[in-house]
Amino acid sequence: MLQHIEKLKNIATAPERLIIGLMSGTSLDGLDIALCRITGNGKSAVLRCEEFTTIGYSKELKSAIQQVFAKQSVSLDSLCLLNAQIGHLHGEMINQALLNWQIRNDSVDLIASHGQTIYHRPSSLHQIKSQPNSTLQIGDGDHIAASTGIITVSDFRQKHIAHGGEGAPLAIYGDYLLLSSEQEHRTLLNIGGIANITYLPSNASFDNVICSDVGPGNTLMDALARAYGDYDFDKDAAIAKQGSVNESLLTQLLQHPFIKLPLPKTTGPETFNLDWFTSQLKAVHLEDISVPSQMATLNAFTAHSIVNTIKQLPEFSTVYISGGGIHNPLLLENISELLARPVFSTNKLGVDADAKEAILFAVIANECVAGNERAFLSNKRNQPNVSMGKVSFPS
Ligand SMILES: Nc1ncnc2c1ncn2[C@@H]1O[C@H](COP(=O)(O)OP(=O)(O)OP(=O)(O)O)[C@@H](O)[C@H]1O
Ligand SMILES: CC(=O)N[C@H]1[C@@H]2OC[C@@H](O2)[C@@H](O)[C@@H]1O[C@H](C)C(=O)O
Repeated sequence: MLQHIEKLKNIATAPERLIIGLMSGTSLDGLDIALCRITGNGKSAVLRCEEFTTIGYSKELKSAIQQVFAKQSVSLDSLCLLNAQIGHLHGEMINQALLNWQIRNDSVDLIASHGQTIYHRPSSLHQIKSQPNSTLQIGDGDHIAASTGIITVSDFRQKHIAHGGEGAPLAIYGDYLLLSSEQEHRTLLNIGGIANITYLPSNASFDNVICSDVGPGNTLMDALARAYGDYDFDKDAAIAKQGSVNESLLTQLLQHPFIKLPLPKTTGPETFNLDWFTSQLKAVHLEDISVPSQMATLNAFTAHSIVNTIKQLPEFSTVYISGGGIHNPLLLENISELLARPVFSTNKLGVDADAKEAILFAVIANECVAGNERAFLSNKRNQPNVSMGKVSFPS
C-alpha cells in the first residue's frame, strides 16, 4: 500500500532512526533485544544503544528448537509451526521489553530481525557443485510486524547468498562501519555458539577487511554441559576447572579439516556437535576420561582454534571480544595465554559485548532502508555490496 511505502520513505530520509536489533543465535539461550538510535548511515552513522535485554527461552521452546536445529531430517510439521510460533513470540517479547522500558511501540521506526538459524549449509559442506551455498533462518518477519505494529526488516542472509556469499558472517558490515579505527589494527572476536572474527586494519578500505567463522565458540562446551547434567552451559568454567587438558585428545580435535580451511569460511553445530566429539574420543580411545577433563580439553580446543586463526591475520592487532564466551574466565585466560598478550572486551570500544550482534543487525537494517551503494564498495572475499533484509509492513 502506498501509505506504507510513504511511511518507510519518511523513516529512510529522516536524520535518525530508532531501530530494535534482534539476535537469537546458535546457543538457543534466548532473544537479545537492543534498542538503538542511529543517526545517518554508512561510515558516518553514529549509533547509541539506549536499552538492551535478553529474554530467555522456556525449556519447552528450547527443546522444540533443538528438535529441528542443525538436523538433516526433521518433522516438516514442527518446522512449519515453529516458523510462525517464533515470529509471533519474538513480537511478544519485543512488546514486553518496550513495556518494561516505558517506550511506546509507535516511537520505534524499525525492527531488525535475524530470526533463528535452523540449518547452515555452505557449499564447502554439501560439496554439490550444481548447488549454491544455503542457510535457513525461521521466525517470520510478518508475524513480528503484525504483533508489534512496527515495520520489520528480516531474513538478512539470503541476499548475501544470492550474490555469491555464504550468508555469514554478516558481522563484517556493522563492524566495518562502527568499529574501524584510524589508529590501530583491530580484531573483533565474537564468541557465541560459533566463534567468528572481523579483522579491521587501521584506515581499512572494505576490501581489506577479513571476516570469517573460526570454529566452535561455546557450542561444544554447551553440548557437553547439557549431556553431563541439568546445565545449559559450563557456568564460569566451573566444570572445566575441575579437570585437566588431555593433550592427545586436543591434538586429535585440532585435526578437524575445517580448522585448516583458508579464510573466509563458515560453520555451525551441523559440523561441531556432540556426535563428532564422541567420535573423536573413540578415535583416540579416551572415552573413559572424566567429563571435567573433556570440558577442559574442549575449552582449550576452542581457544586454540580461535588463536590459530588470529595468528594467520596479516598484521598484529588488538583483540576485542564480544558474545557470551566473554563470561567464561578459563576460555579468556587460554586465549590470552596462547596469544601472549592481553585481550579486551568490546565494552572498551563503547559496544556492550552481550548486545553486539543484535546491534549489528540494527546497523544492517539501517543500511537496507537508509543506506546507499557507497557504504561497502567491493570486497574480493565474497562479501557482496548489497542491501540485506526483507521488509514486512504491520498491515
Ligand atoms: N557465566 C558464564 N560462564 C561460561 N559461559 C557463559 C557464561 N555466560 C554465558 N556463557 C556462554 O555464552 C553462551 C551464549 O552466548 P551468545 O548469546 O553470545 O551466543 P549466540 O548469540 O546464541 O551464538 P552465535 O553468535 O553463535 O549465534 C552460552 O550458551 C554460554 O556458553
Ligand atoms: C548461519 C548463522 O546463523 N551463522 C551465525 C553463527 O553464529 C556465529 C557465527 O555462526 C556467524 O557466522 C553467524 O552469526 C553472526 C551474527 C554473523 O553473521 O556475523
